[in-house]
Amino acid sequence: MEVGFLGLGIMGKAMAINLLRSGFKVTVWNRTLSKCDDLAELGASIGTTPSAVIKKCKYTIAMLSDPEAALSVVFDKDGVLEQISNGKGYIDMSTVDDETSTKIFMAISKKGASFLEAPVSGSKKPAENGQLVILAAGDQELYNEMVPAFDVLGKKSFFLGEVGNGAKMKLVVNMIMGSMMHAFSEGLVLAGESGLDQQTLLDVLDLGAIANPMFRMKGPAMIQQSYPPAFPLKHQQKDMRLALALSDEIHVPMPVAAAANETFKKARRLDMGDLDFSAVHKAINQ
Ligand SMILES: NC(=O)C1=CN([C@@H]2O[C@H](COP(=O)(O)OP(=O)(O)OC[C@H]3O[C@@H](n4cnc5c(N)ncnc54)[C@H](OP(=O)(O)O)[C@@H]3O)[C@@H](O)[C@H]2O)C=CC1
Ligand SMILES: O=CC(=O)O
Repeated sequence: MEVGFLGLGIMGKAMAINLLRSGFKVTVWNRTLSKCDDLAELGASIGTTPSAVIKKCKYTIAMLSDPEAALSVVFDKDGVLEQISNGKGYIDMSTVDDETSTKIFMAISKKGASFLEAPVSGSKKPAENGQLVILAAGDQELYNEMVPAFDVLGKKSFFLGEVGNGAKMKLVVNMIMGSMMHAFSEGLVLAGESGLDQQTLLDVLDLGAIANPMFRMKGPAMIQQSYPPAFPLKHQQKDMRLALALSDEIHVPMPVAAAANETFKKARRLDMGDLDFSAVHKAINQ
């Protein structure tokens, strides 16, 4: 199977490598084109624009930072729309809001092509290990055709129905994750400031009802005030913002997420956007 891949950031690079290693023919494009070189060494072809990739491939996956990037790659000059046509499929795995996804879906449909949104849950390591959770919605036939690729990229994929449902599910999950990370960070700071041993706090948490892989994986580095980026904080704040916008539209109160978002915003102001989202701990500490 031949696939195009647009966006070789932390996630896209790992995902494209997995597809290559599993025998897919992959043509890659990235805004900063030099990031394609590592993939080319592993056997990928390079497309010089999104439209060149779309022209070459029946299926193209995108993994881009945010709504602005997702829209730009589709609608701008040399973008997806210039070459997408009947018989082709476009799969956007970026985390965006349902409005963005719907705009892309409508434009792609007008060209006679098929569209699937398929944001993922899981971070850098799960992406490297093909252990993502895929939250797909849109064209069911395209979903069925993409299952072999999804089986390489993830440990489980869900088909959630109409376009928008994948985006919304992803935002709900990340709103919960961001709020949890915020509460966890407050706990670590409170423990430290009140004279408790933070490692003992981690041990206690890990034995109780709120034990979870995120605390277990991120906690030890956070105690060392080390935040190497797996899920960049700027993307977590984007997801909080988009989840809060969704809640505004349908009048769901989310006081905890709103408060957490304020600290993620503060962290971005303090230049922590490119650190891991666990750096919200550093913002609380300051
Ligand atoms: N990292 C993680 O743990 C996870 C991330 N996600 C989501 O996946 C998506 C990608 O995340 P991640 O790989 O971490 O992000 P990165 O910041 O590492 O990569 C972002 C990618 O988007 C590209 N990009 C940014 N702006 C534009 C633009 N205007 N036009 C074209 N391309 C653009 C970047 O290109 P360039 O190299 O030129 O800057 C890069 O390829 C995000 O939506 C994120 O929320 C989902 C699950 C986990
Ligand atoms: O979107 C981030 C993740 O870890 O999932």
